[in-house]
Amino acid sequence: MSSLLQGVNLYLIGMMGSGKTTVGRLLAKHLGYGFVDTDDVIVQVGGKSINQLFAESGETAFRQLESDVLSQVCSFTKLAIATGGGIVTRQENWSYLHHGLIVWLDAPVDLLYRRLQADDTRPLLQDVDPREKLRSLLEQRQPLYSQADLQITINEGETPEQIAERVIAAIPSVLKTPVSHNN
Ligand SMILES: Nc1ncnc2c1ncn2[C@@H]1O[C@H](COP(=O)(O)OP(=O)(O)OP(=O)(O)O)[C@@H](O)[C@H]1O
Ligand SMILES: O=C(O)C1=C[C@@H](O)[C@@H](O)[C@H](O)C1
Ligand SMILES: [Mg+2]
Repeated sequence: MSSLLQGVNLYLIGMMGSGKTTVGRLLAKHLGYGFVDTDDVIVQVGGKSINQLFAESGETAFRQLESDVLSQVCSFTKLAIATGGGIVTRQENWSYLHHGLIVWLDAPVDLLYRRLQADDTRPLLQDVDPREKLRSLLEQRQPLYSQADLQITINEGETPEQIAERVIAAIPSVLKTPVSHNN
């Protein structure tokens, strides 16, 4: 599979809690790829947690950092890249994402909510009604996530390993086959 991919990067997109970080790490291992998580890079570069960055500098500054990190990362090859849930909201990010194969982990709101209920590291969920916040974010972003090359529906009870295997099995269906020129 990694030879079929010819070093093309995999970009995982989807809502917070959909499993981009967890599944991305496994995909990298299976493909013999490096793994990068844009949220982790932002935290390392900024020297602050995502909560702190949102609180002290605001979401717009966070989004600028996110675009800067993505623009750097896409100059490398052989990477599985877990992105932040909101990376799809900036038009300029799509020009970077399209350097590689874009995989949308499409998980239902109830599952996202259950996974993130006890997690206070996502600033956008510090809301009176986090479930409703997830629902409205997904509604706004669905048309953007739909622009992915590959949509992987996340089923309740499926392990990260099973999901990674499904992604790998689906990749050949979206790889452009080389055109042979005989004359
Ligand atoms: N298939 C799975 N089954 C059970 N739990 C899972 C699965 N995939 C991920 N999780 C758990 O759900 C939580 C969210 O997963 P993860 O951090 O990978 O999501 P994410 O898409 O990277 O979110 P974010 O956009 O906020 O970075 C974690 O606690 C993770 O362990
Ligand atoms: O969905 C979002 O907008 C976010 C998801 C996370 O990955 C982080 O990038 C941050 O918490 C914002
Ligand atoms: Mg993540």
